[in-house]
Amino acid sequence: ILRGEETTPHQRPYMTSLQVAGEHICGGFLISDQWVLSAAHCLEDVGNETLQVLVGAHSLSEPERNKRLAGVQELFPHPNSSAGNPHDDLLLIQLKEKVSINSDVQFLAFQRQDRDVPAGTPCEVAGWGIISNTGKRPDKLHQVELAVLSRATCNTRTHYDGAVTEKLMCTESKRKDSCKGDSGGPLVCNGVAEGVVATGSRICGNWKKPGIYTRIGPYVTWIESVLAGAHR
Ligand SMILES: CC(C)CC(=O)Nc1cccc(-c2cccc(CN)c2)c1
Repeated sequence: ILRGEETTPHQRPYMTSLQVAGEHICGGFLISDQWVLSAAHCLEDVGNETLQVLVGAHSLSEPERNKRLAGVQELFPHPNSSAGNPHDDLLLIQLKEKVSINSDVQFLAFQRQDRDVPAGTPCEVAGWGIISNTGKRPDKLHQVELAVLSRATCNTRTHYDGAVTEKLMCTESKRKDSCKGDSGGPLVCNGVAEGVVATGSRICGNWKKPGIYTRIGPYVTWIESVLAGAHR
């Protein structure tokens, strides 16, 4: 998160840190007590090492009352997701056990209607991604408020030149922006998850490269089918 602020501890109890060998690689968020929504691209950093999901955390390093490292039962990347392509960049993670819900561990509702968030709407994104373009990694959760940018503006030649489909949405990125390590986290507008941080351009904080987010509305059928079809 560039040019945001440290979150008040445990005020975003749905936030998860996807970890490999104890290292934060991506964001994600609880959509139920056994399921996390994140970005498929996050698996590119995993290889055959064990992925774990940290819930109930504010600090990545300090002991905290309701902090738990959950194991992964099964991974469901969107079937049309693939390396290098920004489309369908979603990942559902089934946890080995149901996490106990408490003041620091809650799930977040996601938008079920396939309807664009109006341009200008203030939304928030949080994560343990880098907080400077020199790659400084925070120990504590950070957040930033970003306004939704119209798809028309986001698709101009200077921006993404038509690459932003109706299944993606953009936010302004002038100085404040999501960045490396924030992928998979939720874009929260009016208390509801409307999008999931996608990598888009690897440039952060430059107004010409707005933040790109996978809209959740268009994927509700897929999400429901995975949650219904999986066992255990
Ligand atoms: C100078 C460094 C910051 C270059 C770099 O490593 N960028 C990088 C790498 C991977 C993902 C991302 C990334 C993720 C989520 C959102 C965004 C942009 N809103 C970028 C950005």
